Amino acid sequence: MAKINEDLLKERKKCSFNTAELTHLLDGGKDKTLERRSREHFFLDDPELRSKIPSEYLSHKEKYEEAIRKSCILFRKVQELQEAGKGGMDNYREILGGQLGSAILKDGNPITLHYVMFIPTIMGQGNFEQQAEWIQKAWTCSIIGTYAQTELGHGTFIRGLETTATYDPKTEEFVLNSPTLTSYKWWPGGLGHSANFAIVVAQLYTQGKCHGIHPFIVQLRDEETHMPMKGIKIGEIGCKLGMNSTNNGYLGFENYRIPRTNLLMKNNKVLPDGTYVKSPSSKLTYGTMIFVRVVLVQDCASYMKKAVTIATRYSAVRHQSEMKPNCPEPQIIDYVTQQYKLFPYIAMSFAFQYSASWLWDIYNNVTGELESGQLENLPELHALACCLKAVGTADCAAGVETLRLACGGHGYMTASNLPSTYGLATAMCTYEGENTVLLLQTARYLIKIWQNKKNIQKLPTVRYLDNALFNNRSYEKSVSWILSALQQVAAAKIDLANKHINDRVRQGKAYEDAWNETSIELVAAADAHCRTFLLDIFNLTVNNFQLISPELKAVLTDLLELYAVHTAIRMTGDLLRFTNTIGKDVEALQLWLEELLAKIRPNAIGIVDSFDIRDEVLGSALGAYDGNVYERLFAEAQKSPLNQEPVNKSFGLYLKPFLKNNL
Ligand SMILES: CCCCCCCCCCCCCCCCCC(=O)SCCNC(=O)CCNC(=O)[C@H](O)C(C)(C)COP(=O)(O)OP(=O)(O)OC[C@H]1O[C@@H](n2cnc3c(N)ncnc32)[C@H](O)[C@@H]1OP(=O)(O)O
Ligand SMILES: Cc1cc2nc3c(=O)[nH]c(=O)nc-3n(C[C@H](O)[C@H](O)[C@H](O)COP(=O)(O)OP(=O)(O)OC[C@H]3O[C@@H](n4cnc5c(N)ncnc54)[C@H](O)[C@@H]3O)c2cc1C
Repeated sequence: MAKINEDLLKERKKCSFNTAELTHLLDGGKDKTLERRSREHFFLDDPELRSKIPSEYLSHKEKYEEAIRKSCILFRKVQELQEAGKGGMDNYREILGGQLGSAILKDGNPITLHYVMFIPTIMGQGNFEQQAEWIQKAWTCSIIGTYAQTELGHGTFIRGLETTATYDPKTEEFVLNSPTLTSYKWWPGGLGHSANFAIVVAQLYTQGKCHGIHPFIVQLRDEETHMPMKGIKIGEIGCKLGMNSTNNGYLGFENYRIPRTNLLMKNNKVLPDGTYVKSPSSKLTYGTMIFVRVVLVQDCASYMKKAVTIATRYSAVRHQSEMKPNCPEPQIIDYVTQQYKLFPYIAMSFAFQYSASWLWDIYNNVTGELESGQLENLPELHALACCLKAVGTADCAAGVETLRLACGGHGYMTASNLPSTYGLATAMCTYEGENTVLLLQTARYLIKIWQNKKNIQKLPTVRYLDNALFNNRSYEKSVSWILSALQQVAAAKIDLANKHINDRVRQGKAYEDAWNETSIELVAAADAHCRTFLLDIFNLTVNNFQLISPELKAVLTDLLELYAVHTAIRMTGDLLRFTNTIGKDVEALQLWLEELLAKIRPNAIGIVDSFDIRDEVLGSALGAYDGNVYERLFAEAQKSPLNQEPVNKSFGLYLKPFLKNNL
């Protein structure tokens, strides 16, 4: 093993708690840690899954080809694990999520959508016969699917999609058409050249009537030759800010026929004669989107942990400037401004992990209820998934960017792996529901609840709104005070937005116009509501830990307090405006923040070490466990194709004649 950097050695000695204990706690137990490590070994130590050349130096086409090569090996290996009964769904979660997956395929996986949306849609929207027909083929990868919903003209407003599926009772088929350029499907991952099937979301017409959007299983390419089917126009959409190997595609239809039974009919049906049978809720068709929003919150925690590990280790190794005259240059982690860039994101990754796991449980409960026809908890789940996805991805992207800046110039190198992590994180802000739009969905729910609080005590995520407006507690240095103040802020913002909508309606405006004019406040209200949830869950989780050592409990309490204080300080204006917080209290919060940064400082490296992220997963010259930053940066530079020859041919072609002309 390479020699460990001296600074990191010292940092590790300072740590006040047992890092293995925290690793096990985060994984859900020692067994889970061992299982994860063995899975990591299984994938990361396979030479077939390594790239000879860093992906940044490949052409667009080569990137895609390499991604397909690796994806096939990756999923074959997952199948091997499944067949051996090892790991279960965790294998898929880790490969598709923010850690293992992004280590092996830095720029995204072109087959992700098959597992994350194609199969879940068939499972959630297909009836018994359809599941029997398609699930086995999909699980064994006899077919590869994607999820084609978004069009060139519409991503958010899915009721406005233009692709049509018109039922023809004579042949018992649907005829698919893309009547306009804007009706072309645009964006689906893997659609360009990877998938041969897709769930296509289209407007269903039968007996001369449109019944709105529905999901259909559609074959796109010949299963043998992979040529596009007749009537299908398909291709890739081109280069993007990041995720350049996910093969996002476009798709158009020209009188393309599919059997009636390819309409997913668990919820809505079309009978052979063309009769339309409606489901109890039109929103059941949106189920896959909820599922993905829920799993994305876990990804936020993963990306944040990765970025914060890189930046924190680098900050311990990097020395810069003079803090005091004639003293050695300090580690940059000793600058308090640097601590302020790092430690809140360490704390945030815990907050997101804990909320993601609550959301996952709520999701499973509610989907279980949906199976038995109970729909009453769906709106609360939808509202919570929307705001957690929006706040989580926004904080994650902003956090990764802050952490990149915290690494100075070297953070700008792709070898730091922070730029591509940012590419992955910022994409999450847009896909699976653009963040502002999702916050407005949560606001819609909150306003409804505010207007009718009758059953509010039965709704765990919003019941605090019943009396939060009157919390008015005087400042105390406690998480419980911050939580109560944030709840008051959220309630006050919802109340005010509601009042402004009503005022505008009273002035004669249509409700929709009043809503739009109030929408900045509505978004802020949903954001505040979400932040109270995140803090509440973090607080509950830490307080519920019974069997952990006092040393670890102390560290987790520091992180919880830092998360709370950091959130409160970011919302200073709101606290002053909506609670009885005064200037002196803000000063006290600031001092508390500085005290917490100092308390966390000796444990910072220990905490990020506890995330137990292998070097291959970090993929960063700045963040490796040994801290040999400069050696690794130098070694990475040697991989540049330009460094493979002392003189590049452009010298003879352009530079030399140019230099001569200037003589
Ligand atoms: C196998 C293991 C796998 C593990 C994986 C782990 C790793 C994960 C890795 C992740 C990688 C992911 C890659 C994914 C790539 C991105 C894919 C996409 O973007 S795909 C494309 C994603 N595209 C998008 O996300 C599009 C975003 N747009 C939309 O979702 C919708 O059009 C809308 C919600 C904005 C409006 O819809 P509209 O119809 O106009 O609705 P209105 O506003 O008029 O409200 C009417 C009523 O409906 C209600 N309601 C609404 N939604 C839901 C719901 N879901 N439910 C329930 N209810 C819902 C609403 O509350 C309201 O109720 P009420 O007040 O009347 O009672
Ligand atoms: C990397 C990536 C992968 C993707 N993968 C897939 C995929 O696999 N399958 C698929 O079907 N789609 C996919 N998408 C598409 C994605 O789901 C959409 O881009 C997303 O839903 C946003 O829709 P839009 O692009 O139409 O944005 P728009 O809705 O046009 O948003 C543009 C702006 O308008 C604002 N806006 C829109 N509506 C409202 C409103 N009602 N109120 C206030 N403001 C509004 C938004 O806030 C935003 O600021 C992917 C996108 C990306 C970036």
